[in-house]
Amino acid sequence: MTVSFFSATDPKVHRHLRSRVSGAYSMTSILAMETLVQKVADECWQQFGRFADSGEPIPMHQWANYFAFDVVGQLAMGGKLGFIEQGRDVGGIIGSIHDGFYLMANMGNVPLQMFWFNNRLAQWAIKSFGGTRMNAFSVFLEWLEKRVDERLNNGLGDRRRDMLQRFVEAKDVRGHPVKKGDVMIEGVNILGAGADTTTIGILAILGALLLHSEQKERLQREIEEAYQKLGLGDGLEIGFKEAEKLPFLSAVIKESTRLHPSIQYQLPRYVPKGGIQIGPYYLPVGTCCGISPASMNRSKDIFGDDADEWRPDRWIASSKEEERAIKERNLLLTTFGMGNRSCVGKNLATVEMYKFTAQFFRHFDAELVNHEQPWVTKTQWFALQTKFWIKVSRRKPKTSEPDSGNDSLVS
Ligand code: HEM
Repeated sequence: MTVSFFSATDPKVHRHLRSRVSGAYSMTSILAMETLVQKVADECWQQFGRFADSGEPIPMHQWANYFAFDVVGQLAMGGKLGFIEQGRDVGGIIGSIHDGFYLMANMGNVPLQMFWFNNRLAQWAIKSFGGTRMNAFSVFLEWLEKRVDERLNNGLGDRRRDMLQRFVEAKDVRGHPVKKGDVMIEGVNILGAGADTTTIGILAILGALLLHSEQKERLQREIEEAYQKLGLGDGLEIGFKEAEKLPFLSAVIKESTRLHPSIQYQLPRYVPKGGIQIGPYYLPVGTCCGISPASMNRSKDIFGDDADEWRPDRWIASSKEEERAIKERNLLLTTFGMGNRSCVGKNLATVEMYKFTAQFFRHFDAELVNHEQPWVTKTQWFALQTKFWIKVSRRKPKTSEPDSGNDSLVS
């Protein structure tokens, strides 16, 4: 496979590689595929309904992961991977990605880094003696290759234009069609960068709400009202465009992901020619420096003395002056990074988090299984929550018929 924009360090190469696929990540493109996201969500609610009926607790750290991985599969791999349908890590793909991050995060501290694994001898040993767990990623790559071959040979057919199609249609620097390896690297990129990160966001939101039941009920009232106003009866779900208009939902999402950003290690950059002055510090050319979204998002200078508290109302303005202050704070929020390497998948993640939260709390009530230790966070670049168990029960929200506005004429 070729180089990906995720790992490209040359700014020119990065710009080219990112710009040729950035259209696939635009909000317009994501919203054109919203029904594919909804399909995954519908399947998820069905499965959660079964948990509610049996009273069995849900390992949300796994199910939120299944949701995010299936969405990425639907949008970027030409079909869901089947995690939700089967309720398990199909083919050990998720496990192998987690193992990969564990390995990379640790090898980053070892001299020669990944050389110890990326040489022929090590690769041969892994293939020969590594067992299914070590080879799960190869199994996934073979699966991905088949999907890409299928699309390259058979075209889109009667399918909706998805991200995979956009990756297939991208051009190289000389304007020639990209090769299979280029298409595959985009799939790997999106799977590595786009599923666990969104999972963490969803769990951060659920966790904060389940620890603050009054605020959870406030959110449920807001969601319920929206469903009623929009006349959404059985089987009709709120779409992203409607959900993003809900002020408390928006505040909850922003605040929860502020306190628990998916990526918490430093985002490293090399200082360019000429060096750089940052406050009182001069950093010469080539210095590797970075900032952690977790520290930036909890800065008291930016968010005030209660920066460590979960307080969604900090994002709801009650005056013009507050509105201005919120806009400024928003610019300094580092959850999705900053600058030209900031998150290309922000739109997709945002759509997923809004839809998941609004629809989940519309259908279900939930409580944490263990209030003393609701979850355990394991950080290996991504700060993934584990042991996050909840119990759900079905809600019976009032549904209303769409307001026809002509009742009096009928009588
Ligand atoms: C809540 C969810 C997410 C969060 C918090 C998040 C966060 C971030 C952050 C902080 C960066 C910047 C890294 C840096 O500056 O070095 C980043 C980059 C990136 N993200 Fe996300 N991300 C999320 C979801 C996604 C999704 C859904 C995708 C793909 C569909 C994605 C794909 C990427 C890629 C490819 C990059 C590299 C961009 C580049 O180097 O130009 N992310 N993300």
